Amino acid sequence: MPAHKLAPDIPDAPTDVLAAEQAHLADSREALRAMRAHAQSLSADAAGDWVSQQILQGLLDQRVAALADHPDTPLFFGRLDRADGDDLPSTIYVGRRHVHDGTSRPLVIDWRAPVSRAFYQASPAEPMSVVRRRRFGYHGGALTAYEDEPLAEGGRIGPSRILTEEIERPRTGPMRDIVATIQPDQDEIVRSTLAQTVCVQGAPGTGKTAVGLHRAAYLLFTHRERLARSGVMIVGPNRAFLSYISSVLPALGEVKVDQTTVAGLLGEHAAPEDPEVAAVKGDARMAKVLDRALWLHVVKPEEGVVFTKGAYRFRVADYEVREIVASLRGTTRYAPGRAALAQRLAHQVLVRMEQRGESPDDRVQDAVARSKPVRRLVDAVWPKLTPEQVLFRLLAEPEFLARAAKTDLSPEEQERLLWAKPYRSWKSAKWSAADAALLDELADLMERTPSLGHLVVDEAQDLSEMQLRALGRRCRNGSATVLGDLAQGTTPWSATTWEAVLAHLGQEGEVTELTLGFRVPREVLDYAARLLPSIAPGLAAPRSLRPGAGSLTVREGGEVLAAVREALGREGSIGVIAPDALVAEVAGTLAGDGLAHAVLGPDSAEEHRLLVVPATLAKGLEYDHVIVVEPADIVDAEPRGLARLYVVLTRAVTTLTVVHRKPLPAQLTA
Ligand SMILES: Nc1ncnc2c1ncn2[C@@H]1O[C@H](COP(=O)(O)OP(=O)(O)OP(=O)(O)O)[C@@H](O)[C@H]1O
Repeated sequence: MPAHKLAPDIPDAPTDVLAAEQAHLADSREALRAMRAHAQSLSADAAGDWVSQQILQGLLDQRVAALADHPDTPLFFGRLDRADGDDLPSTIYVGRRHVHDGTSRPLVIDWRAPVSRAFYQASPAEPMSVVRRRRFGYHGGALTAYEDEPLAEGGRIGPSRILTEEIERPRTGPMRDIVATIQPDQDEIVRSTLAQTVCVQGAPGTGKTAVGLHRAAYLLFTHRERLARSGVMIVGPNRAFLSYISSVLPALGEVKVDQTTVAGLLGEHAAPEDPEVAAVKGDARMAKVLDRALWLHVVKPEEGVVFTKGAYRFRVADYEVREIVASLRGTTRYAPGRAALAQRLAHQVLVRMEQRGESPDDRVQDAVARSKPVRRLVDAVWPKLTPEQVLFRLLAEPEFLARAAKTDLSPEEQERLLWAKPYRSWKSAKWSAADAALLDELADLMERTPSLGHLVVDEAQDLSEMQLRALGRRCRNGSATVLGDLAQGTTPWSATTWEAVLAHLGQEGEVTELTLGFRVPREVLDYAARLLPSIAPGLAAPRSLRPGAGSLTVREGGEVLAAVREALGREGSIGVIAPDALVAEVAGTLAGDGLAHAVLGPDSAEEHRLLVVPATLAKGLEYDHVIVVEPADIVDAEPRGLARLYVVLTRAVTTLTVVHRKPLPAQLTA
């Protein structure tokens, strides 16, 4: 058991140690203030011209903002005392950022620096030159406790109370960072190299989301310049989830990371669609169909070009045009191919001009490429197209679909794809979420999609193959962190293996597993795990760090109101998770009883202690007290309803109350 000292309540706390650490905190704060004052005193006037001045001023402002001290956020949370033997300092304080004094002596070292790694990884078996690790406990911004772990030979370390207190702390508001308590297996993932794509399978509450966000912060610190150019992006399941995680990266000093949803990335199309149709549209076989559909628009040229200049006519014969088109097909994307066709035709005209003794230059070639006869031919042979035009034809014209699908889709699948009632034109078409991925694939066949430096994809098990391809395009010159849980797959096209997910993403990567839960009490997790044999038979039952005896209550015929009132008597957030169809009724019941609450919507960043949450929006979120209403209805509402129930049952941090009138699903009572 580590030494754990709390002052002033514990009489034997050596307050001199605590006082010395508090003094170091005060010194570090003072030094940070001085660093900020210095940054504020720098002037952008030194820059030569006005534009450079503006750019420099922007950078200086950013630096000043980054050096702000947030009194409630601990400046450091750990200390390493190191054995001599290298030229590193013998004492290191690990915190959220570097702080140094006037002589450049480091007072606090960023948690992401290589030397800080030992704070997360050192153990008596492998002390990494550390003789003692000290963890600090804070109350508000005040340093109130410390805990020592001896790592020198023969040292024994037990469970950390500071970690336990951290994970037991009631949840209020948005997700917090876990920088002070990252666990060794999580740290391995956080610090894996930029070139490496990692895929993390993890049971509910094992910290996948937290790890993904910390990895983004780590990579930005380690490859600042490169990633500032290419960019890092976080992709999550919906806006409610994004707003829940939105403060983590800013708390780690990283404000320039885009956080978005697949819809935010591919287009907010949401026309309702039969899941069976969406499943065909999401299948990777569609990639071939779209490729053919696009290139079917390039037709065999039957005519040549005649370009008239003054009294002369320059002719490119039909067979020459055919040769040019044939040589371009398959070697270029669609849009540059079109431009190249015009240029190649113009070049042939120029060759004829030269044969006549003229000496035309590049400008003439451009003018010929833009001339009417060339444009007319290009439009006829290699027409200008948008993704919407191509997809419209595919979903509206059975013969065109059949030509594009060949044997890749069965006649039944083709039948399913066609709109039952076609729209009048591509302009009036209403696209679905699955269409968005198809449009994106077509857009990439036309023009290359730029790649980011790194992509973090959360809840990746729910993405269709075509959506994964779309995300893969956005990291094809970079790498990815892929996070998810096969047991929480709730879409009809949910992944069954991570290898397949990586293949569709176009990334080679290792699959690792996080197995220890930090959220859900053991009793609740064991209860939810009864569903696992039915939804993901290959996965081992999850383990929880938190015993949580008495955390589970199942009430047949129970009242939601009574459960809510009970929860209101305790500390922390409350989520009443109901089948989507019952949300209004549940909210009405609460309102009828005068209980202030909010209803979580797909786009809402509702912050309220008492929230009514539709079951389909609960993924990724957590509440201290969860009340699950009518599990049987949650299961019956969708094809993968049991997986949805598993998600819903695993949102609780402290207590889970299940209230039901209908019989519980058999898998839960078995
Ligand atoms: N090392 C840690 N120290 C303290 N808290 C942690 C740690 N790891 C995870 N947590 C906490 O556990 C909770 C669950 O983490 P997170 O949401 O990242 O899990 P997840 O694996 O993404 O869960 P789910 O699959 O259910 O979405 C969060 O409150 C997170 O802050």
